[in-house]
Amino acid sequence: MYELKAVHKRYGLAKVALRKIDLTVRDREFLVIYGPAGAGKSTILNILAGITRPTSGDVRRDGVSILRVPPERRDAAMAFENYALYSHLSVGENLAFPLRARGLGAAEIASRVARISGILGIGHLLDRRPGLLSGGQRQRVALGRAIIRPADIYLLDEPVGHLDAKLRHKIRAELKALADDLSATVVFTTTSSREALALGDRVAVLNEGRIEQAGTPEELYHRPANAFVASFVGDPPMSFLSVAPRREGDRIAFATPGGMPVAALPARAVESLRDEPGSRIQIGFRSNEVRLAGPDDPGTLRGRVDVVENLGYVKIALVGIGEDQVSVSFPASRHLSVGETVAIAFPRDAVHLFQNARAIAHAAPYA
Ligand SMILES: Nc1ncnc2c1ncn2[C@@H]1O[C@H](COP(=O)(O)OP(=O)(O)OP(=O)(O)O)[C@@H](O)[C@H]1O
Repeated sequence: MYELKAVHKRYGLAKVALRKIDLTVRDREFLVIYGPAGAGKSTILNILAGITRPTSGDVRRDGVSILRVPPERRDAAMAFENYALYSHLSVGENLAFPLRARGLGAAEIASRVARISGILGIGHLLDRRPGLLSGGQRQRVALGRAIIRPADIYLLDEPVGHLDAKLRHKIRAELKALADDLSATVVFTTTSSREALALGDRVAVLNEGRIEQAGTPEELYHRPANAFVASFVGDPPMSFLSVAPRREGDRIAFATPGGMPVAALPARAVESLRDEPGSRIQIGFRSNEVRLAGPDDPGTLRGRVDVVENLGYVKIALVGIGEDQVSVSFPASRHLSVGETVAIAFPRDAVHLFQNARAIAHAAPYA
């Protein structure tokens, strides 16, 4: 188990890359660090590898500080987005290099090179020099060189970022299977929600040097801790509607500024909602949790279609409702035009409630 304890990292005098973060990497887990560009993902990997020293805080391996252990004694295998390959060696020799350095026999090396190059689809490139490869091919060789050898921890920094969608999909699946097969401990960074949800046993959402939430993909998707996670995990992002609460017996009803009720939750489910004038209360829901309704359906909200996105198997409409814009998925066979007025029906209880961007309640079935 690796632990970052209150790790703070400042570059130079002013740039704070990590803000006192706590993060655990459990043995044999596939941990994804997911965040926008510049969030601090690479800095975490470099600190785990020992290449970068935290400004303050501690890094522990099984409870013992490894701050003073140099990178070469940490047994971390790294693959970077900007693949550094040996240009004077062929692809096959690049892959074999970490194995030779560990004194493996020729037969063992040949079999591992064949297996890894097969998985990554670079078997036909083994005799080529890196200078003659495309960016995506070089990235696969760099990934192969990192995962070909046994290591205590694999640190993979956006290792499939340069690949086209189809190859990315394939290698993602192979990588996950390989990691499971080897019972490897992997920390993988990405800026893709889809990749984070697909690969991670757990996902840590990083934003401006802070961990917003760490949990299983299901936890992050169904029980986001705050509005940032809710709108960053999942595609399309969660939509929000500003509402005002009102007590109705043993329930709290939430209605839009126009007075249309969109949700009602049991009072005990929203106990942490503070009675604070001026605070921002929002109902969150995913595009598949609402539906387009007929104009005469009761309890619907009317909005104007701003954008229609066709994903092939389904379409997503972005609908403006007052100051808010919400996404609604609907069958691909249906036609909607920009500017059209539509009615949206809400499941009154399957929603998420936020106050000042903090999650207050996740109603059934997510509670
Ligand atoms: N050596 C450095 N000197 C100064 N600032 C740095 C240095 N390395 C990183 N930074 C800054 O620290 C912040 C975090 O950088 P980091 O590379 O860890 O982010 P990231 O999440 O990996 O981003 P990306 O997805 O773009 O690779 C960024 O604002 C970056 O500009």
